[in-house]
Amino acid sequence: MSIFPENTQIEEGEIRASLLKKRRKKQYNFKNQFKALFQKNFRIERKQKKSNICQIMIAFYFIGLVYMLQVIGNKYASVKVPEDKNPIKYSQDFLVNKAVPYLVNSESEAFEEELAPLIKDYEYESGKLLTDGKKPVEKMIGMTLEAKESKDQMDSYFYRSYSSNENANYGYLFKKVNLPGGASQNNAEFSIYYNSTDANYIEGETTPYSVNGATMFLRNGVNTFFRSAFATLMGKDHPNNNGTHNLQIGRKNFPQKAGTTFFDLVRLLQPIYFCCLLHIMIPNFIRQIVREKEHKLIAIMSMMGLKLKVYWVVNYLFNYIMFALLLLVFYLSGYGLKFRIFIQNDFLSHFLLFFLYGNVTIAIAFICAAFFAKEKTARIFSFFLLLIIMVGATTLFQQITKNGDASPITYYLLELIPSCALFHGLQILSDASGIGQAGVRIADLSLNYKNLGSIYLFIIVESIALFMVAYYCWQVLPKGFGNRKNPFFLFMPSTYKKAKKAKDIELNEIENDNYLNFEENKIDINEDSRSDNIDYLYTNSNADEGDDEKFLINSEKNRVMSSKDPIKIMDLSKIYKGKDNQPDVLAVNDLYLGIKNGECFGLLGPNGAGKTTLISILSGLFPQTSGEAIICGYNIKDSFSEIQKHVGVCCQDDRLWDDLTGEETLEFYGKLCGFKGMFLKEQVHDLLEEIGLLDAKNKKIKEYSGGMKRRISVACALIVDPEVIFLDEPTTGLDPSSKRNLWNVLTKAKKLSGGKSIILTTHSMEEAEALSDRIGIMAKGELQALGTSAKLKSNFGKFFKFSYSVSGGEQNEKITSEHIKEMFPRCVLLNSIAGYYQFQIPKKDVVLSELFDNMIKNSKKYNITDWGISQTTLEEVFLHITNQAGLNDGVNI
Ligand SMILES: Nc1ncnc2c1ncn2[C@@H]1O[C@H](COP(=O)(O)OP(=O)(O)OP(=O)(O)O)[C@@H](O)[C@H]1O
Repeated sequence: MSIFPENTQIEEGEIRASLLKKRRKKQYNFKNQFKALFQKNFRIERKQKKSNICQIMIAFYFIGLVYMLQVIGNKYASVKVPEDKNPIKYSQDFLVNKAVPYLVNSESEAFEEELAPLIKDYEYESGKLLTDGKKPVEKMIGMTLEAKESKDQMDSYFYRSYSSNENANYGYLFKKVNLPGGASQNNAEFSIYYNSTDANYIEGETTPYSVNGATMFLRNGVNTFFRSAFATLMGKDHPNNNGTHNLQIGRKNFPQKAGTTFFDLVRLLQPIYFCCLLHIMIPNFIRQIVREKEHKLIAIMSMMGLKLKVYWVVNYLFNYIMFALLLLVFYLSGYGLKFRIFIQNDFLSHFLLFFLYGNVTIAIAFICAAFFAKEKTARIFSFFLLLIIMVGATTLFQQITKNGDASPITYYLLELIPSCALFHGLQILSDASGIGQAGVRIADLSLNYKNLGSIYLFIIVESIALFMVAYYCWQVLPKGFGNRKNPFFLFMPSTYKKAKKAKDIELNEIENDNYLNFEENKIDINEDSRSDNIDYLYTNSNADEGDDEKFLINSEKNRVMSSKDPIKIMDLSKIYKGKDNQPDVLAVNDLYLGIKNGECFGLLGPNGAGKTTLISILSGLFPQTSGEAIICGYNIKDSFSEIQKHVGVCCQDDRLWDDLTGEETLEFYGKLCGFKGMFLKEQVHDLLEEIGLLDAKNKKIKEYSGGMKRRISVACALIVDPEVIFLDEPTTGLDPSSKRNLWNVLTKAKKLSGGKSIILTTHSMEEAEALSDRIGIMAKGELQALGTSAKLKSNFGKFFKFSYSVSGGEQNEKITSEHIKEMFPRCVLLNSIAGYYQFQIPKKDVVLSELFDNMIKNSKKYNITDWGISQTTLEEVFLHITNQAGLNDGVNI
């Protein structure tokens, strides 16, 4: 009798005709995979829009916070300044100003007469006259000189200057100027004055006004100018020129309008705040990758053929888009609130800094993600990392450079820490955007250590270096799948050799051998897969029914060595290294096995027998310790990227994205191998229908029940129509009806597209019998038995079970059981309860026709109401074998 319910009988015509008709060539190329992955990520991000919006809006909160601090600073840390039109004592102080200098000789009329023409010369031949060692002074001071006639003129100039925000913040006082041939002394005495008010608010304006390092710079320039001017004026050979010119530096209040002295909190805080903001996405970037790593989603995608370089490119782009959105909000709010750092500096100057730094944040996230296996740990760590970057790096930079006298080497060393480079860049932008500052001009970029140009260069080089470190970390650290490389792999010649395809090796090796023809080895998929012709193992090996299982397993070894099966496992072993003083575990031990085209191989075994380990090795999750396996002609040792194009995997646990729907999940895997358009749609639709999830196709996976998730996981393995399928306990958690439905799907899939080779692990004997052409029973990492279900039962089941129910009380029960013992002297009573008896009888003692006759004749006499005889079940064979093997978990060695 068929194990399938009537309505699920397999009809050849039911096989998905569309797939057979329209089978497409799979194209695992960069473009297809990029599109598939990008769309998948986009779908997930779109569904997480609330948390994403929150993340991005952080930029707005940051700017808002800085703005609030500014308002608070203005309100509580500002001082009202009364109007003072004329604080300068004209009688004492005479000023030369940067923009409109005032020049008066206090002691000699001749000064004006003689110095003024000279200054005109300066304007004419500036470079010549005012060269201060290496640099032309006029470039530093950029002044034009103009004498003021009176006190009123000078005061009104300064007053106007402040009102209109002109740069009238430097002055020169000439106390004594001795001119050639005039006065008794031969030296010039002058003082430099600059504004004593650090930061003034001009009424009605929000921008602060301050004196900063540029003042000193300018002052030196002016000083040099006058020194040169006097020296030239007096002439090198002049008798009165003894070359001494006294310089005094002092401060003077300039005239000012009523306003408010401002404490510039923003300029102080914005570098550190913005530095934090630009790192704020790092925890998110790390979490996303570690989440996919923890739930083994990267592993399953890679098992299903995803090229890892596509994964990283798409991740990079996605993270960059998130970063760009953050920047967008940052800019919108920054410009909206008129932050001078945005307005006063050239757009490109800050945009380049932020844009380039995005790469650093992504590279840092890639590196960190390589170190974590759990999302939770990664989350905690990433906040610590932020703290270190925010407080540690910026404080370190500030402390070391606060006096402004740090050497270029100190700056360069600090900027080797990327966040210090960013912080320095922000400081430069911030300083250049004070009132009266010209801002950073992109045309002025240079590689000077205090120029943004050198910072861009640092960031570019650092991001390239960090990406290289990330690549290295992902190669040598455990990533939950694939082979880990030796930490010195970069120096090993084998790294640079192109791996020879196992296919070529295989064919060359086999050519000389006497191997069975591939077609011979192929199971006829049009016949009932459970028919006797499938017992090739026994036929090929000439094994008789009475041969022991060791012989059968050895015959499989000989057969595999010379076969061209799509799955060939040869001498495969896996040892897990024991941790914390635990012994090593031998999970798979010298296994030989071959799976033919069109064959479903059922792998049974107790918990810990090594089934999952075997499937994991074959699907590339981790490497074997020794031995090899050839899948579709490629060796698992070095050709996994090729193997993955031929394999579909359903792992023991469901590896699905909670936020995708069932349909989207299948579409993703279909697109990964290049299926598209109507073909993909039909494929997904048919498969969803077959697994009974068509109605739930638009539900998110997180809304699926355990059984529904399991069905989608199996469908993922089938969607790409692979030649080889690994199914690790595919029906765990399914209700009986769904289970049978899935069996139906798998039976059909096995026959599709010229046949597939399937390895199925299960704990359900019923399932193994329903689906498997051959069954292997594994224990302690070794195959203990191998054959079809029927052969296993006949080989290992040496007894019948005979049971009956009897009425008429204890006396009659006793008489009946004595009668049975007379008939079968070697029978053993297994059970007796309330008139129900079960005996085990050696098969050799039973002649079925005689037993039937006897029962028909005597059932009335002994009051037997019901009786029956049954063969050994597969479960009994399983228990027998595993008990023999001494059960259970892998072998400690
Ligand atoms: N990552 C691991 N590290 C160390 N030992 C492991 C690891 N995975 C499995 N083992 C051990 O290897 C042996 C085989 O485990 P495996 O998961 O392959 O068994 P299984 O047959 O699939 O069991 P089950 O039926 O319970 O899924 C067990 O003893 C197990 O403890």
